Amino acid sequence: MTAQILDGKATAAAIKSELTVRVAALKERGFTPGLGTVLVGDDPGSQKYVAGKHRDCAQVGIASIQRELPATATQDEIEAVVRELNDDPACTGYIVQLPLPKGIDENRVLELMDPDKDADGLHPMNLGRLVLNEPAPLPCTPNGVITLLRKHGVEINGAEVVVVGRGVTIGRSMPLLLTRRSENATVTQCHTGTRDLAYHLRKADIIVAAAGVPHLIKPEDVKPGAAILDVGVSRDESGKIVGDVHPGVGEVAGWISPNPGGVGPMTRAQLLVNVVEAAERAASAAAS
Ligand SMILES: Nc1nc2c(c(=O)[nH]1)N[C@@H](CN(C=O)c1ccc(C(=O)N[C@@H](CCC(=O)O)C(=O)O)cc1)CN2
Repeated sequence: MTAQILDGKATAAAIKSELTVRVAALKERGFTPGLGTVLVGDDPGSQKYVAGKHRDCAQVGIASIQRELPATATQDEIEAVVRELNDDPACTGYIVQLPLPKGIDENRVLELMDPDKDADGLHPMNLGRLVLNEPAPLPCTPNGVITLLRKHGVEINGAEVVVVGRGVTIGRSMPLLLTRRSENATVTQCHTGTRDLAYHLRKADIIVAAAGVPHLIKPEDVKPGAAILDVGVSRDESGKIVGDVHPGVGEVAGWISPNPGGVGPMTRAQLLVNVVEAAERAASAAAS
């Protein structure tokens, strides 16, 4: 068996073209959505992701606001930029690119953001709203995973899902999204400390691999026909991405997301969705 592809590039392109129409409608009503990014330091991966986010903005008509600080920036200097974006009316939503350099209190920076401008859904208030089942911007990668599965007709309802990872951008919130009534999956959360990972993986209809451990998910641990989402990003000596999923898994799985070209582009597309939805809410509030 060769797995079918969960094509993140094509799915993200379709989402972006739908958003282009919605942004044009907002502009006709006098609202221009503006995405801000805060990038601290010179990590090449983070620089690439942020550049991609601004390319996407240009494609769909969202204005871009870029703030860059050196790796030596202090907590106070970063927080000053966050306060500035909170107060800037042209910035309707923004993100702080993670991870921040060592020594910076990431949680304090996230908490300082205006939750109404949190385009990533990572502010504690918005994560709390997700726990409480209240409307909130959703974390982009987990939401991208769900959209990718839905758009390809992969059944989530009743599925046994194993999430491997416990980081703030994916692992922590992925199970919260999957266990909502609208998704109705049963989720097992595993991580690098899980004693018998293979035992859990073998039962899974869907695996979301976000541990950052190259080729952690092996063909012999995957149930034939399962859907596999590779969210892991490690790099080899030449800088090429190595995912969490062994290439041989494609011979066993029913569906697989390529990496690159799978969940990454979906993360970016869902960010734009959050920005446009926030701007639509603001436009409606101003009109009423
Ligand atoms: N504030 C945030 N920080 C981080 C997040 C996040 O959602 N919010 N997630 C990741 C990185 N990330 C988004 O910022 C991200 C990762 C990957 C891609 C992407 O398009 N990847 C391409 C490959 C690009 C390459 O060659 O390196 C792909 O998969 O095709 C976009 C965004 C951590 N930080």
